[in-house]
Amino acid sequence: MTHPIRIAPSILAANFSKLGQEVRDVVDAGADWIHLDVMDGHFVPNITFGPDVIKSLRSYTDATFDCHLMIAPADSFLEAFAKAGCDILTVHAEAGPHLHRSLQTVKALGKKAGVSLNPATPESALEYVLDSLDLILVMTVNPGFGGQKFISVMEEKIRRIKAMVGDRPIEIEVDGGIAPETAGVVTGAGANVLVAGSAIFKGGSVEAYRAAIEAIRTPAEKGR
Ligand SMILES: O=C(CO)[C@H](O)[C@H](O)COP(=O)(O)O
Repeated sequence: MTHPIRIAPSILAANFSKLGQEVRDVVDAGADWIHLDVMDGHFVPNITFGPDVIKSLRSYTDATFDCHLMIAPADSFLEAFAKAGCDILTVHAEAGPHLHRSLQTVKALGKKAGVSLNPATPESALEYVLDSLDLILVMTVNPGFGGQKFISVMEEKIRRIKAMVGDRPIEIEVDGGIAPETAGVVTGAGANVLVAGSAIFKGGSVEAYRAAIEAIRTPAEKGR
């Protein structure tokens, strides 16, 4: 199944003092989804924001809220993120303790379910949950911080995951070091959702964000 290319700006790189306006501006600039990086200072060495902040952003746009939970364990917080207005809830395979149970909980909450893999985690971790998935998020940097360099061996991992997915209607998302130079590489390997933070949130205006999104979308489309 071929999904459209989607550009999902990560608000990790936005101006936190005016997040609502940043979300509105980047959607006006052509963003398809808003990527929300939730970090707990335990699963990853950084802390960002939780469901209350997401709830406060919900009124700024109808765009899909794509929530990447870098928290462990995630299960006791899934309902709060669902109620905050997230449309997709992605948990990490490494966060434990029961990945299959986490995905069933997300589905029972009426949300789309995703699994993310850290760079060192093999794609075999997905094998027995594939039929519960709407999205697979391949981390192309180690999670925790924006502005890192794309780990090039992840191209092969995306390719293998694309082959595993086969005809299933699962979206393949990539996150970390996505920029005009890497966009065609990841879509050529099979990804269709491109998260980008530092490559988009620069310039501070709708016009600058539009140019940055197009600078990623054009090679992404060509790379397919
Ligand atoms: O999840 C993340 C870090 O854990 C960020 O979304 C990711 O790194 C995007 O940032 P950049 O585009 O600046 O690399």
